[in-house]
Amino acid sequence: MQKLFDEVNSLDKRCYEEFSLSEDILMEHAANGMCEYIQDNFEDKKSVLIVCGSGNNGADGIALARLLYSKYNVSLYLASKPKSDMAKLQYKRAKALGVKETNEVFEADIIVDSLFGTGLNKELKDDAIKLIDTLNEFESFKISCDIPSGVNNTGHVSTTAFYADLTLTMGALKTFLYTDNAKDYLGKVKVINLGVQRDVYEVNTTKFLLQKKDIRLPHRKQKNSHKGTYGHLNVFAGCKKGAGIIAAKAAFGFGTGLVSVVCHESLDLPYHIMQTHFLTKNCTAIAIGMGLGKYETAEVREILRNDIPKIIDADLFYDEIVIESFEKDVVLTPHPKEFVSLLKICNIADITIDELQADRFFYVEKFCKKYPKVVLLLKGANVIIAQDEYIYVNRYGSAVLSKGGSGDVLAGLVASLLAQNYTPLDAAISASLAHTLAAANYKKNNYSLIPSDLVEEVRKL
Ligand SMILES: NC(=O)C1=CN([C@@H]2O[C@H](COP(=O)(O)OP(=O)(O)OC[C@H]3O[C@@H](n4cnc5c(N)ncnc54)[C@H](OP(=O)(O)O)[C@@H]3O)[C@@H](O)[C@H]2O)[C@@H](O)CC1
Ligand SMILES: [K+]
Repeated sequence: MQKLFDEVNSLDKRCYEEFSLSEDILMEHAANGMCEYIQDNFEDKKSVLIVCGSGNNGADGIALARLLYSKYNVSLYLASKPKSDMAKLQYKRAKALGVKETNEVFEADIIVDSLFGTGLNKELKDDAIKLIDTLNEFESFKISCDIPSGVNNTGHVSTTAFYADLTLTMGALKTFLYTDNAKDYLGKVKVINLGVQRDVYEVNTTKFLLQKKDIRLPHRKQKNSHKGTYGHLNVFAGCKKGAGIIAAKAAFGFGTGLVSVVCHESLDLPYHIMQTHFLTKNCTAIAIGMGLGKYETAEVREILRNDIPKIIDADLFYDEIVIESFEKDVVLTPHPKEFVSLLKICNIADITIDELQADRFFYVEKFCKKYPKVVLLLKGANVIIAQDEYIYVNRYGSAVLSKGGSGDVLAGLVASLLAQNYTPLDAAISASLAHTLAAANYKKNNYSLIPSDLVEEVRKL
């Protein structure tokens, strides 16, 4: 996993104060990192349009123009006059060299967006919106310096933002790059070192970006084993039985030794999934909430209060009875609408889905502060998994999963790992990665996936 930071100003400051690196040195590395990327990936003489704002993000771009000068066909477009000291200095240096300026943007081979970085502190004005929209129309290869311009330092996109193919971000990864709203603008993300190696620049954090290698699949190491070794999951079917059955099938495919669906009515289940009317004696994990519909409160309360690790989903996020499980080993997997309801019944916030989406990290942190034992998995384009003060972001989510039934598969995967004795946090992380990586491996197209395809892909991981 990689470290995430809510802000990097304090890390820059540490470079000045502790390592005696000046702002000029840091900026030279920022520009040189971008220059190296272009040199490694594009032939000499390609046209490069660098669009600069008035602050230090613009200054990075002007410094890049100087570094590329003579090897590439560089044009500098200044959207506003250099204002920061570094922007003025970089401009003086570039001018002394004879770097070409242009008054109009055009479709160059490469466009570098150096309009706004971490200093975007107000809504974009009309001229900036028009400029960004024009750049977005071009077919050029688009690179954002530090952050796609228009994405602010909470990850919010107001009117528009630059659609980058690649974001070369300075020093370290920022948390706000991984909001759902920013996802479409980033392209690939690479970190550029600022005069010291990244691990030196970075300090301790409680926020992390998950990588593919962080998945821990339930491979069986023990040769002397039987089905009971790998747990017995009980899935509560509820009124809308399909949801529970999808979860049960997913859980079985992900390694749980025994899976039973708990239902008072008789069900048509595949032969390898069992049916029970009540909780089984040897149950090692419970999945409840998906398709639950109407239920017997006393029965559900008793289940929520027991000590068996559980995953709770869907309908239970609309009933304050769910709070009874919050001191136990539990994973909650709400989508945004369900999380909004959860925040309300927990007296944390009364907000709309849009308000949540604009500030996902903030509300996740608020929830986890109140209920530090709970593992919360907030679904979204970038899944947030959190417990206490620790936050893990899974950025592999894709539109392939935007389908009914995907959530039930995820619930089944989490439940499967809980049944196999993973901690709630490890179960949530590995199940979420398996869910998104399996979807990414589905190659037919990005619209036709059904839950059984997803389970099939999970089985091939
Ligand atoms: N510190 C370091 O060591 C290093 C920093 N580095 C680089 O510095 C970047 C941060 O630079 P920064 O702080 O100068 O902010 P930046 O993003 O250029 O924007 C500020 C300018 O934009 C203006 N402005 C803001 N909003 C606006 C709006 N809506 N519409 C119009 N104007 C608006 C704002 O105006 P003002 O608020 O003054 O009115 C100000 O003039 C960072 O992202 C990284 O690339 C790297 O080189 C590594 C070393
Ligand atoms: K930018």
